[in-house]
Amino acid sequence: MSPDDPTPTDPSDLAIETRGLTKVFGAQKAVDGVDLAVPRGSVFGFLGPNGSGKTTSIRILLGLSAATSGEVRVLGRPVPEKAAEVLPAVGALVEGPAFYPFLSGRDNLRRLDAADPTTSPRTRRARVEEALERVGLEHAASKKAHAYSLGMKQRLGLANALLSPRELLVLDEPGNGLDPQGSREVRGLIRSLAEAGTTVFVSSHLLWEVEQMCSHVAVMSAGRLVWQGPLDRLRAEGAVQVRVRTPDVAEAQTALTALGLRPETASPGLLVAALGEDVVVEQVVAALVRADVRVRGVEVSGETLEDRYVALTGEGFDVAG
Ligand SMILES: Nc1ncnc2c1ncn2[C@@H]1O[C@H](COP(=O)(O)OP(=O)(O)OP(=O)(O)O)[C@@H](O)[C@H]1O
Repeated sequence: MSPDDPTPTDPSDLAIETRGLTKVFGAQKAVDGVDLAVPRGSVFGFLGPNGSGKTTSIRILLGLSAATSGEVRVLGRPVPEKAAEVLPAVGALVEGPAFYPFLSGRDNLRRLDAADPTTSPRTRRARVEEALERVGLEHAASKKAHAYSLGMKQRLGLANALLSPRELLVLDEPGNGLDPQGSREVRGLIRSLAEAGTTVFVSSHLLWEVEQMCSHVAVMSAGRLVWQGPLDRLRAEGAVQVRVRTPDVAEAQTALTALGLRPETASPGLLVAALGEDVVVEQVVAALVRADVRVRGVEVSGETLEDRYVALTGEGFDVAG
């Protein structure tokens, strides 16, 4: 295999990998045989309805809770065995971050930074100010934490995760408690961190939120992993038909047939073809361009991403167990 041709399942390309991850509470399997594969460099959305097992899985990834069975590797090393080595490279925001209520946001961060033996006291002040600024909390930094709104606490939790440069960020519902403007800012922040090379594993129960910031997604339902892969593939799987408007019908027909599709002329200048599992719309457009077909329009019809998500999770208004 050439270096230009890495196998996507190569373990060294994975920031998080689990095999058969299971957590049982009493008679309930909160997490049931989950095999996660989170590629390095991805913004990976961990999506699922309330109670589907996201927080439980995240707590295990961070060594905060023990799995009943299964294996976990974070940044290539086994957790919890090597947690002490791995966790300094991992920034985390988990449900309800605990802060000292009578300290200011800034002083809380300074304490948390001081508790990390890998950080330098000399640069602490600058690091704390930078983290506060990145999450838009610089003006509220002197306020006592008990006076913070849920959204402000969430931002402070995120600032804590950003105190040091991290290879991996694990964020449990970072949009919780934020107003629309705040959650937009957090999505922008996550995208910019990812552009700078950090892998971000982020849970959410909101499809539209995942859609706006993630490159990859894993879908959980009642403790089970029901789908994972690039978000574009999830979207493409729901696409069932492509409609191409072109004056070059014959050439377009040849190009689509070469892809293995069976295009039909629906009306003059309009070709329609069913998309198979192996052919996605991007390939159709690329083939038409390669064949110098003049394209006036391409439409895809079929399930929306939301239809796919509901089909996978069977989500109604019920909350799992
Ligand atoms: N400590 C616990 N003891 C008993 N049951 C638990 C415990 N923690 C979680 N559960 C149960 O495990 C299941 C999965 O919960 P979990 O919090 O992981 O889901 P989630 O997907 O993170 O949901 P949410 O989006 O509501 O946070 C739920 O049915 C929950 O009631």
